[in-house]
Amino acid sequence: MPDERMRHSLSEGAPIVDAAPQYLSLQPKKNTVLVSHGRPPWYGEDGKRTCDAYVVAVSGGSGSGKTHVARQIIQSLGSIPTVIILSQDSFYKHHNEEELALAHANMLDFDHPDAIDMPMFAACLADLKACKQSNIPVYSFSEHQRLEEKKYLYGATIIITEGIMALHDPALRALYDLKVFVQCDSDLMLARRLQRDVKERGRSVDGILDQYLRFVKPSYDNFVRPTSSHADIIVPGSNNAVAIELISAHIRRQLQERANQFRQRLALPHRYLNGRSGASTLECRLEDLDLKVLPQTPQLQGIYTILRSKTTSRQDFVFFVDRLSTILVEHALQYLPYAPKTVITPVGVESHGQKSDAKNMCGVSILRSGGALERGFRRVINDVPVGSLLVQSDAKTGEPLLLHVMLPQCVRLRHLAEESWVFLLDAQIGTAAAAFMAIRVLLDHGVREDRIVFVTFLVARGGGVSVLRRVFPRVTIVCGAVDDQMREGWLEGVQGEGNPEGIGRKVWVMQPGMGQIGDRYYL
Ligand SMILES: Nc1ncnc2c1ncn2[C@@H]1O[C@H](COP(=O)(O)OP(=O)(O)O)[C@@H](O)[C@H]1O
Ligand SMILES: O=c1ccn([C@@H]2O[C@H](COP(=O)(O)O)[C@@H](O)[C@H]2O)c(=O)[nH]1
Repeated sequence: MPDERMRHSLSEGAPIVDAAPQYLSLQPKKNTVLVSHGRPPWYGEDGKRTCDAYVVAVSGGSGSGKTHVARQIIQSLGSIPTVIILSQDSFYKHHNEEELALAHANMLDFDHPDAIDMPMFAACLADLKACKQSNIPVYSFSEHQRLEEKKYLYGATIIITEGIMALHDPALRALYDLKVFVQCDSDLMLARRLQRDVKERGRSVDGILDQYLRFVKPSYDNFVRPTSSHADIIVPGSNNAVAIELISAHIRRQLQERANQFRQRLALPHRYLNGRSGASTLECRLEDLDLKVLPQTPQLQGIYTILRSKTTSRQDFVFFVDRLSTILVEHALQYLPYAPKTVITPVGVESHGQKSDAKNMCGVSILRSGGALERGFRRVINDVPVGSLLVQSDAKTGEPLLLHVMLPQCVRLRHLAEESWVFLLDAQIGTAAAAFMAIRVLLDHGVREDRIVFVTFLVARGGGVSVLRRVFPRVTIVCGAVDDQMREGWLEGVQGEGNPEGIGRKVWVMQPGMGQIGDRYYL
């Protein structure tokens, strides 16, 4: 089970509003990633994407109830990993001064297919369908204008897209798995539109009626209603419980079929390991793993001895973890590109040195134990942005689940991500399931594999690192020590807010290991 406490605190305290997922509620917001229980792997053991997001298009006239239907489908689906309602309204074009004046006089036609930036809509939807991030435009209905800001979206298993022209464009239709048209009487649509536009879009009744007669109704007859012929299912705009149930049953079946098809190839943690029955074996040679291991100096061994000891106090543990993190990050920095640089010293002499060429450096910690490396990371790299990913394993299936994505700006924006150097921080690579998922997330965003530097205290040689290496050979892995084995063991639960009964769980543990580093660092 995901850590309830973590889930709670993250949903409340997320500083970057548009990057934070919203947990499923009765009134899910549009253009936000809605999370119920986390996203299982969307890739196979070869690291390649195994399935696209499932895309449902909902079209119909303005006020027919498209948004309502999208929400009803989500509620009827119940527990689904992650879903986005992507609104076509966000893709209204940017308007110049002249067009704005017309818009405010209700003289601009927003109901013609040309009013919407279809290529941009198709490109954003194609990215989301292919499990990549998208930065979609934000549109203000009261200002009739596209705003400067963009909204970051990533990680949906299901995308429900809705808009009056959702079925108009053939390029868009090609992206849909299911096409729905909401059919509604014109008088009901007008009544709903009047109420909504006065309440939510800052409009006057006269203006709404003016616009309706001039543009909305003719356009519905000419452009919107004819697209119903492309729909797989026509849903009534009211009293539609049966239709919604049919749609959600169909989607559930489709998702189940995909899951069955791909489960064999899913990257389950135990499938990474060489041994299948309780303990892993040492089939791979250390040199084949191409790990960048810190030189094993006596003082480094001294730090590990303190950290491995079960009698080390929490205060000492935190101190030595912070110290070790700075050493590791310093070591990791040598794998960045450097170029010669000459400076003049205070005594007026030239000194020939080096300067890092790496652009957009940032850190991403894999919560919770990766957070233990953050302080050291920030000490070594000045003013560096640090994001996080929350990956936890499902108690029933053992699958890693992606619960939360909070990435720095230089990763969220694709054109920056392609140039960025990202330090992935996690306390250890054991089964490698979390590392695998975190690397996949960065690649989805366009980060180059050879610009990912994974920094960790411990790697289990008999663990999943050999698979990780085979699949992502260009990722640099920097670690302080390599442990020989992993064993399936019982982890005593720590009683606390998230675990009031102190229930333990079965986990793969490193041997000799350092125990649960996150618990020892934070509790
Ligand atoms: N089946 C329905 N039953 C009751 N009210 C509905 C129904 N469908 C839509 N509405 C209401 O009508 C208004 C417009 O619906 P909305 O879904 O925003 O339309 P659209 O997205 O098609 O423009 C909203 O206030 C919504 O609550
Ligand atoms: O600036 C704008 C942009 C659009 N509209 C009207 O909105 C509807 C589409 O939105 P629904 O949520 O599907 O109702 C469309 O009919 C446009 O006329 C607007 O008034 N101002």
